[in-house]
Order: sequence, then structure tokens, then C-alpha cells
Amino acid sequence: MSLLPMVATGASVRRQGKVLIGPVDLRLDGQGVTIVIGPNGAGKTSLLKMLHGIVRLRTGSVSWNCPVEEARERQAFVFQQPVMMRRSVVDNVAYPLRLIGVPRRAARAEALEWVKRIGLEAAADRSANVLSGGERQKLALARALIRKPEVLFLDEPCASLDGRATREIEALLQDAVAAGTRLVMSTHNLGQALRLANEIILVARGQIQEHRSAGDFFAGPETPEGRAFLRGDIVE
Ligand SMILES: Nc1ncnc2c1ncn2[C@@H]1O[C@H](COP(=O)(O)OP(=O)(O)OP(=O)(O)O)[C@@H](O)[C@H]1O
Repeated sequence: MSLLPMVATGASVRRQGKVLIGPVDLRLDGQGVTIVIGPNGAGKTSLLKMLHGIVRLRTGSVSWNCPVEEARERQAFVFQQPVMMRRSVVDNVAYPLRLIGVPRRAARAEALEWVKRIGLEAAADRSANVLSGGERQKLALARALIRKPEVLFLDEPCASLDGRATREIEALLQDAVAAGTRLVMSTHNLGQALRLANEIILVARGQIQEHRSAGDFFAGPETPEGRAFLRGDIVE
């Protein structure tokens, strides 16, 4: 049974008396890439974490087409600043498989395939802590994809990466989409949104302001924030 649709109903997250995001009513279905845009502090990260189920809801619900514990197993999250474990590159990538009981040798063999795919073969047995920012992001992505998640959340995976690293990450993401993974990803990068998005969610002031197909959004955003983003202006 498919993990989707995901339905959020009146879902909100609050911290220290402040609503970080919500109330959100949102349905996520189908295939492809949902890009979440919006200014700093708008609530993009909070939205992704809320949908993934790693922050406590103040109100409402987020439900999947299966029990919530199972839903958690079938999705993954790549953080803006991924944490590297004090292990080798290949062991970092193998870790999610070890967690579900895949024997060491088999997990390592599969992880090595991913390490090759992300171009880190020469660094496979080096400590993951010495990797560059772009290499860390690729490792984090491989570590998320190795269990073939049906839905993958990514929080600005290309922030502060150069063009080449961004292109490599986007190629991995496009392969994942072709293999059937549904992506929900935040970005500040207009070009990236144009290249990847099937639909756009615009967040501002802790609320979803627009949720439309990429075609409709890029043809004419309905909000001042959407228009500013499209002009390449600074959005506040
Ligand atoms: N644990 C917390 N306690 C209190 N406030 C928080 C907490 N986490 C986030 N916030 C605040 O909630 C707001 C939304 O934060 P969030 O990280 O979701 O925004 P964002 O759109 O992802 O921003 P950015 O583009 O800068 O990453 C911000 O004002 C942030 O300071």
C-alpha cells in the first residue's frame, strides 16, 4: 500500500508561546518534487519537520496512508547541516541498513555502491568528519536514499554549495525521483526551484501562503512574497 496521500489537518507547532508553523491544511500525493520556498525564519524547516513527524504538534494532525510508526520507517529526512557519525564514510552510509538488521558484510557492500555513486570511493575508509560541505551533503543523501524511502524531506540540501556540488546533488535527486521517491525540499534558490519543482509551497510568517503547481506558480504568483521570489528580489 502506498504511503501517500499524506494529509495535514489544522496542524501547528508552537514553541515558547510562538507559533512556528500553522495551522496547516495540506495534502501531499502523487509523484515528483514539492519545493518549499520562503524568507528566513518563515517556517520552512518547521513545516518539513512537522510533516516528517519529528516535532510535537500543538494542534491538528498529520496522517499517512498507513499507521504512523510504519510511515516513519518509510520516509527519510536530510538536515541542512547533516551530522556525521565518527565512523568511516562507508560505515556512515551503511548505518541505516545496520539499524534494520542487515548483516555487516551485505550492508557494507551496498553502501560501497552508493559511495561510488556519489563519487567518494577514494574516501570510503576515511573518517566522515574530514569531508567537505558538499561531500557531507552527498553522504547524507546517500545515507537517506539507501533504504529507498518513499518520501524524502530535504532542508536546503544545497545551501552554501558551489555549482558543481549542487549539480551533483540535483542529479542524485532526479535519479531518486525517477526511482519513485517523492521529494519535499526547501530552497532559497530560484534556479533550483525552476529546475526541480513540480509544485511549489510558499511559506511566510508561519503560514502556507501559496500551494500550486510549479507551472501555475511560475506563470504568476498570487502573493507579494511569491512575486518577489520570482523577480529574484530579497524576500523579507
Ligand atoms: N525550538 C525553537 N524555539 C523557539 N523558536 C524557534 C525554534 N525553532 C525555530 N524557531 C523560530 O521559528 C521561526 C521559524 O523557523 P524555521 O527554522 O522553521 O524557518 P525557516 O523558514 O526554515 O528559516 P531559514 O530559511 O532561515 O532556515 C523562526 O523565527 C525561528 O527563530
